[in-house]
Amino acid sequence: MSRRGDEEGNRRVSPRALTIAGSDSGAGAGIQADLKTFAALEVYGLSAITAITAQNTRSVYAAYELPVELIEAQIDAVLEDIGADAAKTGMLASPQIIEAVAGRVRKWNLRLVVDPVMRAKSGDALLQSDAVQALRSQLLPLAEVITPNLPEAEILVGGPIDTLEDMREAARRIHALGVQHVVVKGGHSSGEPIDVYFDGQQFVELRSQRIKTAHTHGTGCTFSAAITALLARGLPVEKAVAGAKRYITEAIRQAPGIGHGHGPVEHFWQWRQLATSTDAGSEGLIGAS
Ligand SMILES: Nc1ncnc2c1ncn2[C@@H]1O[C@H](COP(=O)(O)OP(=O)(O)O)[C@@H](O)[C@H]1O
Ligand SMILES: Cc1ncc(COP(=O)(O)OP(=O)(O)O)c(N)n1
Repeated sequence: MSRRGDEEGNRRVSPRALTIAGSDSGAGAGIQADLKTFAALEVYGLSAITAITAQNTRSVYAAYELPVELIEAQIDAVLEDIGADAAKTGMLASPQIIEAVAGRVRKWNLRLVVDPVMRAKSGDALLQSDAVQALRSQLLPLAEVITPNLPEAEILVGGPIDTLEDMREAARRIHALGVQHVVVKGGHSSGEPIDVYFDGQQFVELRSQRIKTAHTHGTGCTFSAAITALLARGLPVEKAVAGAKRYITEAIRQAPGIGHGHGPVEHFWQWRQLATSTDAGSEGLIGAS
């Protein structure tokens, strides 16, 4: 049990989520995007930083991995005191960091969303190539949800993904690695950005219009953070994934247009209206509250 709820008496207890990820100095992706998403979805955000990048909307100029012991200490410090209802991983950089994080996920019995970050949109590597095997064998079997984009899914399954049927087959094969719920994201496809969800039994296609914009920096971080926040709020996985898709679509639509390259998305629009609206008979993301 990773959440300490008993000792809080009558104080308002908000859901809590932990991000274990890298810092993006431009604040469009990484820890910064995750914490903004948690805050926008009214979840108290905790962080354990794995690496520090010097990054903006154009490029990653430098990256420095933090010592494994410091990453473990950050996770232990926040969980032994505050607790988390759900956690996510982003940039993990090396096999050593993956091994340490897997150990802490087991120690604290965390509900885990894995965003298997490998490269930034600028093309810069954020994961060492020899870390993919550690990701497959050590972290994926602990994951409740994984959210690879198309290039990441191709690396995980070792082959090209060109069609919706290929996305379904990739989801099946990643599920077979031990992940409970797989979302293969379609942002890198040429047509509509269709994400394919698979829970081991059924497939769901999450569809949206493609928004014509250069400002998609941090979309994967924001999407996986929104899933984590909605899980922390108590939504079942399929609803959390569907809610996150609505959240990221609107966040891209409202992007503020910052910087000279791929700018960040917008987190602080009126999500609550979307969350509680009853379009097409649904209950909204979280139901009225
Ligand atoms: N131009 C776009 N319009 C609408 N949705 C998009 C667009 N680009 C990406 N998405 C959505 O954003 C989420 C992140 O996708 P993707 O860009 O593939 O991830 P990553 O940032 O990890 O490369 C997915 O839900 C995807 O469908
Ligand atoms: C520190 C850091 N972590 C992750 C990313 C990648 O973010 P993601 O949302 O997967 O994709 P892009 O923003 O690169 O399109 C990053 N850039 N930096």
